[in-house]
Amino acid sequence: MSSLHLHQLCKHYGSVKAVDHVSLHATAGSRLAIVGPSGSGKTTLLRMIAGFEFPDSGSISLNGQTLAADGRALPAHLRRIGYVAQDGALFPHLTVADNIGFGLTDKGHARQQRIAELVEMVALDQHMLQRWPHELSGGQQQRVALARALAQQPQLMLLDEPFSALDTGLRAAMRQMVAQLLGEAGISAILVTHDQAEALSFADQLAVMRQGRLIQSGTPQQLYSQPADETTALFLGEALILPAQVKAGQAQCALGEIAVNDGQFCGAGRIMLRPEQLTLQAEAGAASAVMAQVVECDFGGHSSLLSLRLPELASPLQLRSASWPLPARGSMVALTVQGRAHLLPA
Ligand SMILES: Nc1ncnc2c1ncn2[C@@H]1O[C@H](COP(=O)(O)OP(=O)(O)OP(=O)(O)O)[C@@H](O)[C@H]1O
Repeated sequence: MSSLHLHQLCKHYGSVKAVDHVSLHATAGSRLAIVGPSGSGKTTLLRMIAGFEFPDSGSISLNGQTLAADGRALPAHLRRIGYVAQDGALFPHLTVADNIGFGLTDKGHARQQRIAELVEMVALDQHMLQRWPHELSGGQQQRVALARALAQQPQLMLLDEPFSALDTGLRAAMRQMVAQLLGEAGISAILVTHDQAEALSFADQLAVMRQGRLIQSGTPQQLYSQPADETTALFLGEALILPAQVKAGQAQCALGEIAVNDGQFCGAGRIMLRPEQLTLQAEAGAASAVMAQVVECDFGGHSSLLSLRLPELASPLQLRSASWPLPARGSMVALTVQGRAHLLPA
């Protein structure tokens, strides 16, 4: 199992700081997801780890071996790092078998046996071995790309948005299969994705990038419940952000008095709640409940977007809720908050 260290990595393209002093540690056997908006430097970071790009400064080491430092870098083919790209990047002029076996040094029967093992690992049918890449579906192509990367017995697997071209159901199934497969083989993985839900479900470590910089890293649960700032909060999911007066670990806000996760701060601040922390009922119930009027209700299947007017807020609060039956427009509902609010930095 391998452990990856990135130290103060920088990469410029002309005046663009694609990666700006990024330091990150991924523990052995972990699944790290790197998320961030388009152009935030995710792919550049991955390509430097793979050895397809070289850092301007900083260092990369894997399992105690230096891959890049002080202007010197180990060539990609000596790194034992697998790379699966968005489109699979299969060789179109080679069959599935030859794509998978491309980097194998085994010959004859041993080669065929290894290819058959790899095909089984990625749950493809053996009868597909003689097909051409264009005769496969998107999901099958990604399985071949994964098998080709696994053939090298990598210490680390880099996944650059490998599921993004697949439809939603297949995407989730592929993600689970890849996570399980890599876990069983003890291979660490780094997934780059735009999709926060994918990152939260795949990863045991999450890193958020913006404008080339690492904004925050930690477990998915930590980042979801305690984001470093408002942009990160909204990037990782829906959030209610409210002004509040905070004192002694309690926030006074439009939803009443709520415990916050910071006992030290005192003064005017902003707090964040995730929608699932709010319970909505037709009647007042708990003493801590705050009454709100339903201004709009946008039906959305398993959850709906409610617009709620609260006496202390100038504009309505937007809340996604799975409550059933849906409250009627104009009706009053009682809101109660579960758990603590997160105090956002000033
Ligand atoms: N080869 C290159 N030449 C010049 N600029 C580049 C090159 N590769 C990346 N960049 C720039 O570096 C920045 C980071 O790009 P990068 O592809 O790493 O971002 P990303 O987060 O992976 O984006 P996306 O999610 O859209 O793939 C962008 O401003 C991009 O335009």
